[in-house]
Amino acid sequence: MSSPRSILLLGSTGTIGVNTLDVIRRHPDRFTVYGLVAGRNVQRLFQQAMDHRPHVLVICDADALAHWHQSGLDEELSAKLGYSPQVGGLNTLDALCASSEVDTVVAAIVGAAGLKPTLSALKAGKRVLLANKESLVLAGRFMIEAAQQSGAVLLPVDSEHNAIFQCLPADFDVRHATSYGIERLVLTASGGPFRSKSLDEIQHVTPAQAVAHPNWVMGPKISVDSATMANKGLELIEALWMFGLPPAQLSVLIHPQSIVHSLVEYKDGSMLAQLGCPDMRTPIAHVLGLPDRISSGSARLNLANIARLEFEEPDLQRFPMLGLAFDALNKADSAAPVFNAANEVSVECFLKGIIQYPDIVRITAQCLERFGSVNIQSLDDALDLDAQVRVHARSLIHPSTV
Ligand SMILES: NC(=O)C1=CN([C@@H]2O[C@H](COP(=O)(O)OP(=O)(O)OC[C@H]3O[C@@H](n4cnc5c(N)ncnc54)[C@H](OP(=O)(O)O)[C@@H]3O)[C@@H](O)[C@H]2O)C=CC1
Ligand SMILES: CC(=O)[C@@H](O)[C@H](O)COP(=O)(O)O
Ligand SMILES: [Mn+2]
Repeated sequence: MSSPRSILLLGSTGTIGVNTLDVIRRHPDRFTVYGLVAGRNVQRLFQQAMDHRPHVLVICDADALAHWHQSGLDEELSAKLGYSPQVGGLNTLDALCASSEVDTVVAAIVGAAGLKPTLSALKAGKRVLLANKESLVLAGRFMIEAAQQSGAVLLPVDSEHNAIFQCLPADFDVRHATSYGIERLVLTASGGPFRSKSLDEIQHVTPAQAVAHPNWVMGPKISVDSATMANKGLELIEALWMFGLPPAQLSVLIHPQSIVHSLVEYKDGSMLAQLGCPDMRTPIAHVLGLPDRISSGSARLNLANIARLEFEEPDLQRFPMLGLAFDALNKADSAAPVFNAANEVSVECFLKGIIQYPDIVRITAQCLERFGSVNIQSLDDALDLDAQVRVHARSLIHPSTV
């Protein structure tokens, strides 16, 4: 076997980060952890550093970094490891993503905060395993261009996109997406915790109810996105950029069991699907191990025990965020960043108890109405739009702050 791949893990302290380290731990001959990047969870980061012995740690949150230094964690970690890892802040992150010591970057920071480091890795020609779907929704054109210019390889971690990737021809190239006889891509969706609640009940759900996903254990933001189905909307836009097919060839199908992770329908009538237990270690192991198949720790799927797989069309009255996303898909450069930013602000405020669940769609719709047709020519335009939408969304929540 060739020398181990050197991994930089962005968002190591999150759900995807923890699952990635679990897979890596099973294959010490294949992978070494060069760097771990956290937001503010220094306790978990410290333990991960003990377990995986990285060369570099980044703590993006300035207060958390100051706390790390002030509480003597540098000295404590060095004493325990027998060497001193570099510990830096957000200002060190872009250079780290481009470092020649790094072979593979796992992009698992949540939200638009993941864009800059992921883009740095793509510009530097790294192998990028992408969980952070929001970065593609905000700046998909510029990420794909960066990858094509540098020769970076962009591989999907998101379970649906990973499933589609596994069902595409081995020589699939996004630049020639329409030449493979693909009829459409079908993204499956669980329907989240509110699939069967009455429309009246849904008006009054709490953050605790919204994060209680029926099948997946995930961070709070994506869990709320699954409840509203904004997650599937973000995934439609993610698929548009990642697989290069037009909006009319992208569809969503509710599948409450989350066993069929997505499908590719071909012109001859064949539908290819990837199945597995709902465990993110499977897609993570798939892209980490490529071209080899490696063990992930996931349980085996027992179809006889499962017995029934169900499918239904999504109801856009129940899931209006999905309807907004389908509209945004047709204006992916301009409306998709608005959808993403408004959703991020609204979900953050919903989780903090500042707004109610129905306000998420109200605020997103109002932002799309105001900003959904802005002309985007450059990455700076997209970032400006993202910033403006956040200010506007907050003004709709706290009118007195503007
Ligand atoms: N969880 C899942 O199964 C799936 C997740 N994804 C995508 O993967 C991404 C991560 O999701 P998930 O792991 O669930 O999220 P979590 O909330 O569990 O973890 C988020 C991670 O991002 C870090 N982070 C948050 N804000 C910042 C910031 N401003 N700067 C730097 N780091 C930051 C957090 O650090 P800290 O905790 O230290 O503050 C943490 O490491 C999301 O984009 C999500 O959509 C995609 C498919 C499946
Ligand atoms: C695990 C994963 O990829 C999530 O994005 C998942 O798809 C969320 O479940 P929903 O299908 O409910 O959005
Ligand atoms: Mn997904």
